[in-house]
Amino acid sequence: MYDWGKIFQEIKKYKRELFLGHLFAILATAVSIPTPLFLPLLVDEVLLNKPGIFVHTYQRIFGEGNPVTYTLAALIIVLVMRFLFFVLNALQSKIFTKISKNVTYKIREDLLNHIKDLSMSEFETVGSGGIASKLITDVNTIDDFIGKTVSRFIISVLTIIGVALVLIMINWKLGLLIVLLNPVVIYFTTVVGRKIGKLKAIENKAVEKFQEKLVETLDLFWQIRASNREKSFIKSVLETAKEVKETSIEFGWKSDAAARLSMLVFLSGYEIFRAVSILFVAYSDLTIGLMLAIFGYLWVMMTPVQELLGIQYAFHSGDAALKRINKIFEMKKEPKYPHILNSFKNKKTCSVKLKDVYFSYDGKNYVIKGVNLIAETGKKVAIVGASGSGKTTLAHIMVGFYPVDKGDVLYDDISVKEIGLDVVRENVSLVLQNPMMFNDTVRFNLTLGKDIPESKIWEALEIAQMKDVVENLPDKLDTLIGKNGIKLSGGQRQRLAIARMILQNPKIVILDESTSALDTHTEYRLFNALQEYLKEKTTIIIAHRLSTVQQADYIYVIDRGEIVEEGTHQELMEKEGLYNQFMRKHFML
Ligand SMILES: Nc1ncnc2c1ncn2[C@@H]1O[C@H](COP(=O)(O)OP(=O)(O)OP(=O)(O)O)[C@@H](O)[C@H]1O
Repeated sequence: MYDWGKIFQEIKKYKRELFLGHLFAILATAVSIPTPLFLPLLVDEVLLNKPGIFVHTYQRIFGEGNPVTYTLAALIIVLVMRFLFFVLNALQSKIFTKISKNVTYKIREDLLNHIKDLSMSEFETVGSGGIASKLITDVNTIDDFIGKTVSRFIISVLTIIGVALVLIMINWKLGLLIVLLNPVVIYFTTVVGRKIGKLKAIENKAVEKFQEKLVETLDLFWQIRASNREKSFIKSVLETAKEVKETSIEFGWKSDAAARLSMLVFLSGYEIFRAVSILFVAYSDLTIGLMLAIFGYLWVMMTPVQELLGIQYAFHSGDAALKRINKIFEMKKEPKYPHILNSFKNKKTCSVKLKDVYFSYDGKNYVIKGVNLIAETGKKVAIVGASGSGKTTLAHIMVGFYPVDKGDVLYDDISVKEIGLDVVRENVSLVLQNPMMFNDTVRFNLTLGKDIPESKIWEALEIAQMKDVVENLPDKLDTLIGKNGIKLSGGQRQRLAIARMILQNPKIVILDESTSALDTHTEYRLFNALQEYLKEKTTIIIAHRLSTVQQADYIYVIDRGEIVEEGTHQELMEKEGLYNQFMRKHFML
């Protein structure tokens, strides 16, 4: 979880940069504060003919001068100081920008690392658009605050303090007045700023809804078009866009008005101050030159005050955004099991066992009820059952997508809790019915970025009965397959997923209706070719074709989350139970 303390700790890690940045900031303030004094001094010393510190210093160094040389000297000094101010400011801004961007990068990195380990059940409940909006919009809102604060806060405070000190030196009564005026403005903005922060949170929430709806609509555009529902979907995206518009208008004008209102309070003070200064010239010993210098200083004070006001608003917005990104950190991670034993090490394959497994998606209704299942080492085990009986859920449980509520999953009699889920997934490959594809090349979809020799890729494609298809693609392995592999047929995608599994070279294979889209002939050839590859691997097949089921060494029949029958094809057919019925119904035996 992130709070401002943690962010501050992150910022503190950049000690060297912080030191240099502040050094430049202090130097910049030091050169900027005396700047407004020089030219107004000439009003008294040159125009009103009352030589003072400036003219005397000039005469000591350069000898007698005239109004032109005095003015020129003051002008050159002021221009040099302004230039120095610019350079120092640019340097400190470079350093502080780097710090703030590094800190927000770290927040994004931590968020992504948390997402990497999210439990699947949590993952299913959030839309990718919602997560994306937190990673983009909310982190940007925080970045805006950090960027403003680390670079401007110190320099603004220093400038205000410096100017206040100079004003006190010029005339302590006027100086004190300005020192007292500032906290009033700052207090006023704190109160308004909180309300503005809330508006920012509402705006970011609306952006999240919009992004979620938009991403889903774009992702499912095919389905939407096929159902001829574009109009209504775009309308509902537009509704969320409208909400963004409305909340943005609300935040936009109110935050702007609030900033201007704060400025108005400041400017009112400024005008009162100027009026009082004129009275000071009229009724006390304040000179016109010093009065002009004071006016100049008030002007200098304007920028840091404005910046502090901006920081206040950015803080409240950032605070609201921080609460929103913490919602991601609040999401449960999948359990992290230690790597105590490794069932797969130095073995070609191993057995799989589900021991009295109970599982529910919602914590209430068991979808899997007391399942005991064994796939002995090197054997082919089939799971059959009606749609919705829990076959896919079992496959997901085996690779640890969902932790079981009761019971255990074991590989060679070692619990996954002692093996570690990452080790299990490294060695057990699950091929889905609807495999996910990346909008990338055939090669990338097979290797997922791993460096695999081309010959191996072709070998895998040959086993998967995909070699001919890929050879005929315009760029062969480098052909782009479109979003979620849209340019390939369902059966081609399934075969690509099988080739991907072969390249992963797992020790155990789980096929979840992975060939459902293939014609019987291609499927037959595929299983023949796979037979050799799977010969020494324990294989679990969630099958829908008689030929595949028949080939299995052992069969489990699942009904409403329970194993109701088990045995070989022969045994089960003879039993004339559910399996027999199922086979007759499905395959018209
Ligand atoms: N992610 C999920 N969240 C909540 N419930 C789920 C989830 N996935 C599946 N279910 C429910 O669990 C039950 C078993 O589903 P499962 O996908 O395991 O069945 P299946 O036997 O593989 O079905 P099919 O043959 O149609 O693929 C179903 O009632 C389904 O509604």
